[in-house]
Amino acid sequence: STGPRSRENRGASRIPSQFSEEERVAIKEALKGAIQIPTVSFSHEESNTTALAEFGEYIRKAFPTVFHSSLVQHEVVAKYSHLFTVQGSDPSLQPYMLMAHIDVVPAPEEGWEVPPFSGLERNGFIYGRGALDNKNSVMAILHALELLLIRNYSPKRSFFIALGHDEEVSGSKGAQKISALLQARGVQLAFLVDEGSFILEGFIPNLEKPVAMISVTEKGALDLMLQVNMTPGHSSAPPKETSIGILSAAVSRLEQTPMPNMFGGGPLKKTMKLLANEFSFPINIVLRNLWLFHPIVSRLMERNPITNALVRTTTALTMFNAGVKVNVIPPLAQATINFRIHPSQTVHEVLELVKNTVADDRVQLHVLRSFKPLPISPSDDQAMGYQLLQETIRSVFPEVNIVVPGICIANTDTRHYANITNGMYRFNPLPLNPQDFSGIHGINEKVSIQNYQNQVKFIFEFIQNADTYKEPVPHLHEL
Ligand SMILES: CC/C=C\C/C=C\C/C=C\C/C=C\C/C=C\C/C=C\CCC(=O)O
Ligand SMILES: N[C@@H](Cc1ccccc1)C(=O)O
Ligand SMILES: [Zn+2]
Ligand SMILES: [Zn+2]
Repeated sequence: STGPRSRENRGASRIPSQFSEEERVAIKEALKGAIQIPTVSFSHEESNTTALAEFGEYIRKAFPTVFHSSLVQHEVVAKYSHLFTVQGSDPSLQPYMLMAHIDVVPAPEEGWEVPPFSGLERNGFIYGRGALDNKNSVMAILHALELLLIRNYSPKRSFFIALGHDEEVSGSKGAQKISALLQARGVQLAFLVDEGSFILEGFIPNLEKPVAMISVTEKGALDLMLQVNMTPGHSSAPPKETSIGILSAAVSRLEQTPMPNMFGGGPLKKTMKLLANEFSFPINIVLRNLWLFHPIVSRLMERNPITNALVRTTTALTMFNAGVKVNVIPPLAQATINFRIHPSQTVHEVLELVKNTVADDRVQLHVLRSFKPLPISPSDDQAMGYQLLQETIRSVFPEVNIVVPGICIANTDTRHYANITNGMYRFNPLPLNPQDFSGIHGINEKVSIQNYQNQVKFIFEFIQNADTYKEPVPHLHEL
């Protein structure tokens, strides 16, 4: 049969992803420097703008070839975000976009083996806030482009690099403005690649080989504030129920009543089919026959917090405030709940379920913010973005046997670009184990130097693969 892409036609212009020792050192040192700039987003109102501005200066110095190339147009958007337009030689090819964010979540020093903004190297790892979320991607994208341009590579297909500065607090300043700018210019992307998933190691029991998961959708979100008002008074003669008692019972019911398991629908069916081949008997049979074993598998998925997050809308009680003084009946109690909505559910459905569970009209519900889950991007053999990722994974990570579509359980800047592409892929080309995962937004976030250098290599290869991509020839049915 006719292969989707022909490797013969790559031509002599292909540049091998071999980096000198000097370049490899420069790659890791550049990442350390990036981590040392504390580009923290504290809240919607507060971020370290001094650091964000410094970061802009830093990338100019670290990547002189990118900034001086006549092929690259650089724009600062909303003061601290960056948009690069890399001009391809063939305007008939639809452009794509690589994304990352330069801001990080706060990092109190307690518990860290090294200070979180030191960027220190220990035992082959670079430590610090942003090492995996997401300065690795910011620096790897720019470094790969720098190295390609140094080698006089001139892309055929145009592409954009979008680096947001407020992803950790919603992206409404950075990514949203970049998206508006691209829309005003009439840009439609073939696809985009953002953070959001990894090459997973050790997340699935009994599975030895790493699995590359490309997230083709992303959960929605609902931030809900629950509030109970009561008349204050003297605590010596308390009413039967206080605002605190009523509210805590309501939030406890919500925590004890998980949202329904949605395992049956959505993109995980295909994921399981593909994963089945990786297991031996009897798990392979179970995963291949979900029509029969669906109840067992969906219950197994609930066992740990990460796989549980893949099968349902999650309910996280994150803030709780009440009371003014030890001897005063509290007038007001407030709690905030962060729901992450499964792609098979809507914001409205979640709200209805919440109302049914709370079932107490003394508890007021206030929607602070919500957005719906993202559409499912294609992962079939016509899907250019997915196929390019898969092809590049296969060549750069030969130890990865299998590439599967997945759900991003967190949120990314991707959703701001839903108007300009149907191909939204979230994938960080790095191995991740459960311990690495705990460093993201946690303590001792770190990246292995070897893995980081491979991330640069991946992007270096990916950009070239995007230039040689051949539209798949539709298969003719064999007689
Ligand atoms: C069906 C497959 C079974 C098991 C798969 C196991 C785990 C896969 C799920 C996710 C784990 C990996 C990481 C993704 C989550 C968060 C990090 C990514 C983006 C963060 C966004 C941000 O905070 O900036
Ligand atoms: N990316 C972060 C912050 C965020 C939350 C919700 C929406 C947008 C961004 C998260 O998923 O927690
Ligand atoms: Zn992130
Ligand atoms: Zn984050």
